[in-house]
Amino acid sequence: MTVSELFDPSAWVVSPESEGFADITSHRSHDGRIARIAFDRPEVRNAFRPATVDELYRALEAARLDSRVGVVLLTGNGPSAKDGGWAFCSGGDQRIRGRDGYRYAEGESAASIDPARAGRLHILEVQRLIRFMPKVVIAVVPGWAAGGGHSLHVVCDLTIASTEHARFKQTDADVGSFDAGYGSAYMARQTGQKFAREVFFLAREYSADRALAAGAINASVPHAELESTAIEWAREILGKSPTAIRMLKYAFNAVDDGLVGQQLFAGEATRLAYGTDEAVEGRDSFLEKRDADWSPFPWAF
Ligand SMILES: CC(C)(COP(=O)(O)OP(=O)(O)OC[C@H]1O[C@@H](n2cnc3c(N)ncnc32)[C@H](O)[C@@H]1OP(=O)(O)O)[C@@H](O)C(=O)NCCC(=O)NCCSC(=O)CCC(=O)c1ccccc1C(=O)O
Repeated sequence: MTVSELFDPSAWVVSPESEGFADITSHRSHDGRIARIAFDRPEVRNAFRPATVDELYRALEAARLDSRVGVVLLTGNGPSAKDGGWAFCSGGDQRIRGRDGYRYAEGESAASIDPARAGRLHILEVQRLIRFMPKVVIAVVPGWAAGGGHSLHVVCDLTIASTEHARFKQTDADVGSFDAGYGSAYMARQTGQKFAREVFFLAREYSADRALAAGAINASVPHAELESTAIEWAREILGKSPTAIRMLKYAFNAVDDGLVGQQLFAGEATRLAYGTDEAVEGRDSFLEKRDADWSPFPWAF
């Protein structure tokens, strides 16, 4: 079965954690260094329901914990068999939205919602996982990025979009929703306040080229070359020092992420410091119940 018209089966193997996934697909490059995770509900423009978000979280967490993986490509499979439309993701599935969030349902309609299970808005946990994982996450946008799908592209480290089919539209205010975190405030950091406010307040449609001109994405490329370009970018990033990329990601994040951003950056700095003879002397002096000898270590400037 074809995963997606843009998917090159010779480039990927199925990820071990994806057993039983119904709403997304998850693959690894043959050398295990690139993860490709894709929404797989093209008939609803890759809208997510709670089960989709559960699977997405599991796939991203598996990529985070896999020390071979340095780059994650997040995309949407397509096109829709119904009408040929392409999508990255159209946000929360509005058919199963309840008063307390998005509801678990057996089928795909409001009638099949399970009233015993509380509604969820855990796409925000996915946003944090993308933001905080020490690996580069690239949004590969073959079609619509709308609502919560638009927010996901915003929170990714980089965005590459199809010139022909990618469309950006922040519909939150049309449907009584609002991503008041990364989706809006962080977008304003990327593009400036005026454009971000226009995107949210007017909910208009933007092409890849318009988004590129606004600084909202990194590249607009021919549709047929979208995934191969993403793989090229990933390979280029994989040629860099993993520690440097990790520290840079946390440095870029820190200014907007407050104490959590500082904590992540500082945690990595502490890990680096543990590798020095100075830190080893601190540990050993404690274990050997003696005063530490700091004399070999200068007060460097
Ligand atoms: C994406 C569109 C602009 C595409 O338009 P078009 O190409 O004309 O296609 P359509 O004919 O409209 O759609 C084809 C088919 O798909 C169904 N569909 C599309 N999107 C959804 C959806 N989100 N939910 C359910 N179904 C969807 C559509 O009904 C059609 O079905 P048929 O049976 O064939 O008729 C356009 O489709 C569109 O505007 N879609 C809705 C976009 C939207 O408003 N999304 C929800 C925004 S709110 C949100 O995403 C959740 C909130 C959230 O996650 C959040 C909450 C709090 C803080 C942060 C966040 C966060 O954003 O992360």
